[in-house]
Amino acid sequence: MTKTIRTAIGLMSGTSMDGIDIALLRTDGENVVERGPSMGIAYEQSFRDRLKQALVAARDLTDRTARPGDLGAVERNLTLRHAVAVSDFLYRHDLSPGEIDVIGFHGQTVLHRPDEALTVQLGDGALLAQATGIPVVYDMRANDMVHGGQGAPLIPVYHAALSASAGQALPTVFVNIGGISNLTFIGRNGEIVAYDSGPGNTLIDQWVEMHTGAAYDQGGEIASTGKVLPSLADRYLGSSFFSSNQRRSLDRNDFLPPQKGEAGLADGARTLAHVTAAAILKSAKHLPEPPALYIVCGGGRLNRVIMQDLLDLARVQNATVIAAEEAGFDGDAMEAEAWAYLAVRSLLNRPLTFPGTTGVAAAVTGGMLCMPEKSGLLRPD
Ligand SMILES: Nc1ncnc2c1ncn2[C@@H]1O[C@H](COP(=O)(O)OP(=O)(O)OP(=O)(O)O)[C@@H](O)[C@H]1O
Ligand SMILES: CC(=O)N[C@H]1[C@@H]2OC[C@@H](O2)[C@@H](O)[C@@H]1O[C@H](C)C(=O)O
Repeated sequence: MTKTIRTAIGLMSGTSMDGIDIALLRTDGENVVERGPSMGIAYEQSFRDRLKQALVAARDLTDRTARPGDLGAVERNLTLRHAVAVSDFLYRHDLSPGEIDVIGFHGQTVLHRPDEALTVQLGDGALLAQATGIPVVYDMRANDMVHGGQGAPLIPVYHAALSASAGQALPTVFVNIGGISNLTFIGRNGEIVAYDSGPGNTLIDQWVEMHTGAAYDQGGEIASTGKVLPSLADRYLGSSFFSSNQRRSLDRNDFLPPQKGEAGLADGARTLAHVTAAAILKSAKHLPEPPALYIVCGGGRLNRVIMQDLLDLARVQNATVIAAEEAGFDGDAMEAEAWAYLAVRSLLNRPLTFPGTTGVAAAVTGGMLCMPEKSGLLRPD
């Protein structure tokens, strides 16, 4: 029997808070994965600042549905920005809302406390469904936590489908270097072991922004002129996170950037790039077997210093490091593709997370479905 192929759009606003990634995917929710077009829409600085304020406002939340202060307005604005992104994307690719079966909407994580089973994503699924006229699946982390999981990472099941659809040799390992980095190992029998591996770009971004106002270290240019400060690097790499077998997921604020006076701009950027690479290799020690190949996606693969350090550190372990594109994938669109894939799986009531990914007691599905009652494009204030 042939399975139904659905057309889905995935929307990701990640921990870097740099913008919205959007991608089209056609999938049966299993191993049929046909990647479509994608695009990124950057937030302007003032909205990034507003999101950073939202992190502060969310810090003391104990109820994941509460939206004190500016949080409600930010959530509405963020959601309508996603609606505009969908509208622009459809227009650009000559698609109509009726051709899209579902949108997978991540929203913006503003708080993640796995130890307290608390994760908060800003993003109003009902509003997005109303604004786009397309069914929306959102809030995909919560059900995992209800069942004892850490609510992240969710992308591994998509990595496995992508790998299977590409006929990759197993085992294989994906590394996502976003704001936080995470690792997915897919074993010979398709078994998945995955977890967050440490700080990705978030420390470098904050460090560079505090010194220069720039959002990130483009290409690793700043880092390339600095030197690694061993004591600073050791402070991060000595974190108990790396030796814990319990902790699988991280909050953006679990690792904080150095104080401004602790290093010069270039040495700080160089050290933090090294920390990003070394953290991945350190966390990889918890995988079932040493990887022979790391496939790197996420914005961190565009930082040449991170990539060179990863290559050098992996070489010592006889492993190779390649960017997602070298394996035929799209390193910028992968998370958005994953949210499209997860939305289809959610519609099918298929598991999103597994004991080997989030530590959930048994594989569970997740996500809330919102059907559009009436359509009509709303715009952010
Ligand atoms: N050309 C570039 N050179 C260096 N770094 C870059 C470049 N482009 C993007 N980045 C880095 O990648 C980050 C964005 O990466 P990405 O979009 O994968 O993260 P995210 O999805 O927000 O995070 P997460 O995966 O943690 O949710 C930027 O904040 C920046 O640090
Ligand atoms: C709580 C949350 O939003 N976590 C993100 C974050 O960014 C990277 C890493 O930490 C990962 O655990 C997760 O996102 C990816 C896309 C995931 O869930 O697979």
